[in-house]
Amino acid sequence: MQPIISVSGLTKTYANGFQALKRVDLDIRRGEIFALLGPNGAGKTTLISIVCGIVTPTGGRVSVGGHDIIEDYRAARSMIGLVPQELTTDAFETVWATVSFSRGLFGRRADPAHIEKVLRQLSLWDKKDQKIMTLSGGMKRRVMIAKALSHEPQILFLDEPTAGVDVELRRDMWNLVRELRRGGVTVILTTHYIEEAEEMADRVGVVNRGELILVEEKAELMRKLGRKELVLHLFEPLTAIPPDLAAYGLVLSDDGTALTYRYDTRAERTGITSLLRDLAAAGIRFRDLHTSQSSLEEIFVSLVSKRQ
Ligand SMILES: Nc1ncnc2c1ncn2[C@@H]1O[C@H](COP(=O)(O)OP(=O)(O)OP(=O)(O)O)[C@@H](O)[C@H]1O
Repeated sequence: MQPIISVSGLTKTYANGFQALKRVDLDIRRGEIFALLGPNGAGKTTLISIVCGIVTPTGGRVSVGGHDIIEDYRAARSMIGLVPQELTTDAFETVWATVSFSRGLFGRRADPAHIEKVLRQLSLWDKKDQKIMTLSGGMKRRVMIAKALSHEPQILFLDEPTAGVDVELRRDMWNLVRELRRGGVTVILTTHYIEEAEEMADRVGVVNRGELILVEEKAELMRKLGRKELVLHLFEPLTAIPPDLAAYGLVLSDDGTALTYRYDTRAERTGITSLLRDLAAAGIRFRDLHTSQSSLEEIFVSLVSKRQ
């Protein structure tokens, strides 16, 4: 299937000479939820601003639904809804007028039923006649999302959607994203909240210092880069690890009651079976055991720190 967004060799050098993007290649699949992950200043906003036609690229090409973002700007832009990081709405207009007007900007015929659906989805229906300036920060953010959805875009960009929002809005936003995806909308979100990517994304791209250093299925990323730990809680504390078990690289807790074994989930043999056998042979008994897997956060930190 043709990617819905295709980015190739994209570079951006700002007027002050700062290179914010370095030859980025990225295909976004139709209907996926894609999370762009990266530390502050990595280039995430620059990348999405270029795709949305707000920032001009220095080099490379971007097409949206087959339309070049420069030669065929209007067609490309009309497929996109953008929820920017900052709140930018007309304070004196009502919610209804603001959202309806946004639809008009994209040359779409008025459709009150659609605007009503969007406002209801975002719990804004009872606020539709209120002026934007009377709304709370969270409600204003909902209006930004409603504006972005007013023209029924096939692609929705959410730039740091949950930075500084309360738990309820965050939950509503995630539900909305899932609902949009069910309706076939492609969602691209930037975040530095790893748990957001972990919870939401089908695929994850990691941006660091203007480079896209990795693009991977989320599940695959966690499988490939994740390490697991097996922790054994012992019946009797040990003072030292027996020499016969040295090869396993076990770590003994300070109080001697727990042994930790790290293993690679990709390895053909994890070594667990022989470890348990050798523990039994050494007369070490355990009362409990559990395993834990490294989170996307640990994977991300190790990826980014390797590149510093
Ligand atoms: N107009 C500009 N002129 C010069 N440098 C800029 C301009 N806009 C952004 N930058 C720089 O480009 C880099 C990337 O910024 P960008 O906003 O794309 O990062 P980001 O990954 O979205 O970060 P954040 O999570 O903080 O929003 C930053 O170092 C930023 O200071």
